[in-house]
Amino acid sequence: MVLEFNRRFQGTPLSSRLKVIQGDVLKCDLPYFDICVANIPYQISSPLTFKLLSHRPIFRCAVIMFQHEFAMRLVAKAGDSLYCRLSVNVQLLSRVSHLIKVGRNNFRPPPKVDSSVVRIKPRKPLPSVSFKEWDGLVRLCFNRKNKTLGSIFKQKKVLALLEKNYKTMQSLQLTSDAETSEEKMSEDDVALLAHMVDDLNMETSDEKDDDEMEMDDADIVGEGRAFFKEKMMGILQQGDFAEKRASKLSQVDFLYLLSLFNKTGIHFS
Ligand SMILES: C[S@@+](CC[C@H](N)C(=O)[O-])C[C@H]1O[C@@H](n2cnc3c(N)ncnc32)[C@H](O)[C@@H]1O
Repeated sequence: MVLEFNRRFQGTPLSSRLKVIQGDVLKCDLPYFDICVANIPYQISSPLTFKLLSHRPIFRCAVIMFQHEFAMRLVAKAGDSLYCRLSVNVQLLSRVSHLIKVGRNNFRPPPKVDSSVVRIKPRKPLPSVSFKEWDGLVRLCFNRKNKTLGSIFKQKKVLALLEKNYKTMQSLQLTSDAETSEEKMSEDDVALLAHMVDDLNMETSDEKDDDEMEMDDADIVGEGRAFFKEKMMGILQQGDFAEKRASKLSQVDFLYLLSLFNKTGIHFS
């Protein structure tokens, strides 16, 4: 259920200023709002956060109660143990502050988890970046957030994927103008967020046990692949990123890294 409180009709009875919208907040079209105050069911924390951040015109401020651990991920900074893809993505689009912890014993009966109230203020203007590109890079880096970027970008699957993207982009022969316009974050682009966040909710895992392995020279098929690997390593070294880990990189670091890749024709979407 969504309650819309309209300030334009100040002085009129509360009942005529309140509109009740009954339905699933994730499915309904939200009305214009500038402030959102919500005590939400915690299982929709991530999709609701990104739905709000993709709503236009963008709101001024949201004050929302989340499960404590989710809230700590939202506000985590580079270097904090809870810093993750959720932190980076939400903080790309907004400034998030932890307001107050609400312990479980404040409720009767006490729930199983603690809560926290968080303030979210969207950044204005939004950073000029394609969110698909951004999330592609961040997703790769946080798949193994404590590994160095040098070792992440030497993995077979990663190299193969990026080389494929690179060749596709080359074959499309995009002009530099077209590339520039693609890098801007459009409203549609942000709206994609709502569909990209299912796995962001309470992600905790760092190490995945899939079969991704670093590519050694024996794996390199032909000179083209070796050349591409050199190109990748050159970009990482140029920005002094090869020995750094995602868990320690700020939004500014990721934006810089993405710009280095994009300038060299390497794309993540
Ligand atoms: C934590 S309770 C808060 C209730 C009330 N707002 C309060 O502060 O006391 C969350 C409420 O959201 C409702 N809810 C659950 N999923 C929802 C959804 N997808 N869309 C809208 N409301 C939902 C639940 O029925 C529940 O009443």
